[in-house]
Amino acid sequence: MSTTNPRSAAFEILLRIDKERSYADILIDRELSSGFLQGPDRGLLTELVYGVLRRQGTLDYIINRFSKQKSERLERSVLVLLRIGLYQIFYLDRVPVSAAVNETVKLAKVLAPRASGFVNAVLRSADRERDDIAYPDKEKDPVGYLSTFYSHPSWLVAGWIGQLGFAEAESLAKAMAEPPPLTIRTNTLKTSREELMERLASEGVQCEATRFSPLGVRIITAGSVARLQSFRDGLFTVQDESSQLAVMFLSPEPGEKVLDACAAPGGKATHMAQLMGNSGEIIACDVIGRKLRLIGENAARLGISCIKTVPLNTARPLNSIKDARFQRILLDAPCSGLGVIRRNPEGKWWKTAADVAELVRGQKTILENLAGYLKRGGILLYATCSTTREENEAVIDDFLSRHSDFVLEDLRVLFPAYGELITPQGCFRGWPHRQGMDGFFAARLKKI
Ligand SMILES: C[S@@+](CC[C@H](N)C(=O)[O-])C[C@H]1O[C@@H](n2cnc3c(N)ncnc32)[C@H](O)[C@@H]1O
Repeated sequence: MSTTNPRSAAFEILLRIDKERSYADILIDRELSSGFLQGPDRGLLTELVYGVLRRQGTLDYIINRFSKQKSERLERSVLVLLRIGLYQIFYLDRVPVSAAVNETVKLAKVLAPRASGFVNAVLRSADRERDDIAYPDKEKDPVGYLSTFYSHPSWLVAGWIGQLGFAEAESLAKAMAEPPPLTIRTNTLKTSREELMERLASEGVQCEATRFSPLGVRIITAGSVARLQSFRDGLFTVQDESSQLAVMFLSPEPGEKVLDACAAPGGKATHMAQLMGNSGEIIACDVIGRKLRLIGENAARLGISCIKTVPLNTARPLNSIKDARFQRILLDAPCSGLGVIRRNPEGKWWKTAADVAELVRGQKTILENLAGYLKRGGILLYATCSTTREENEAVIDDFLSRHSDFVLEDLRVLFPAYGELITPQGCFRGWPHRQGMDGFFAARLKKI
């Protein structure tokens, strides 16, 4: 994009996401690695892009209060400029309101000259009347309130209320609109968590041990961890605490033959390799063959050699795998990602309830197919980073209703120290508003 102006770069990225459904992380990485933005401007770009995407619902609500033309009918470039300006006014304390307005209007004069007066008027009135903006009434319109105040699509919020009740849905909605923590997993093939934390401290990184995962470290200092020598030395990998726990609940052992059915980019495959002491065999498949390269790169950096990658659609018979009988299978299923909308906020605006139903069909097909490749006595862990019941408990209930050769193992019994994370049915559920970790689900199935 070759600009030294972080607001202008954020505008280009947000417009592309809006028009082409591109992914924010890829576009931000590309912009930052072009090297045009320096110092605090790099942080401002990231903050503006993610912040606007997280708060887009609320920002559009505010726009609709102060613009005669509804947000859906505004020219996209004007809408994006207004969102960027309002985000700074309402959510970024470190940018003075005058700077937020002036900089946005300056940008509008170049990018949407005919609308610069309109942009100026909407931003100024929104700031002047910010304390008088009325949101839908909590009691009369709970869905409207949660969706506009915390910026999530109504159908998603309605699902949370149905699942958790209003009070807890409100805590979840609030947590899901905040930036997520940055958590890493110690590579125990090379170091211990204590040694890693000392090493990080020597590199100027403030961090703390995670509460639940024995391998997790939460990074407190801002900034990328990929620049650290400890990262290049393969001492850790970036992975949320909930994903770390899922693999722990599968607990693969040294020497076993394991299938990772949906493996790219390899976060969980490399974790399994650690638990297996880099022995045995992990067959890591992904339907998108080019993504398998990422697993290879991660494994090489972490010093792992027991993973074999195979491009494969695991919803179909695994004919291309020789001797396809496994002691453990991980099905980290393709899902809606509605548990990780803090990280990928653009996704929540694209997805619909119909997409969830379509994903469920795929999840059931893959699970059904894999069941035949597990040895008797073997364990299959079904996991998603979704909060919906449909993609989680309902998939497991449906599977068990047709498979008397499988039982659901109660994780409270197997991992009593983790009771707080386990549902009454015995499955793992992590929640941003309860434990600060990503929304995640895992069920441990045993073939009898
Ligand atoms: C949730 S991600 C996996 C994340 C990975 N387990 C990790 O921890 O890094 C789901 C993956 O499943 C892959 N996938 C989707 N459908 C598939 C199928 N039918 N067969 C194999 N892989 C599939 C996607 O390409 C995607 O990489």
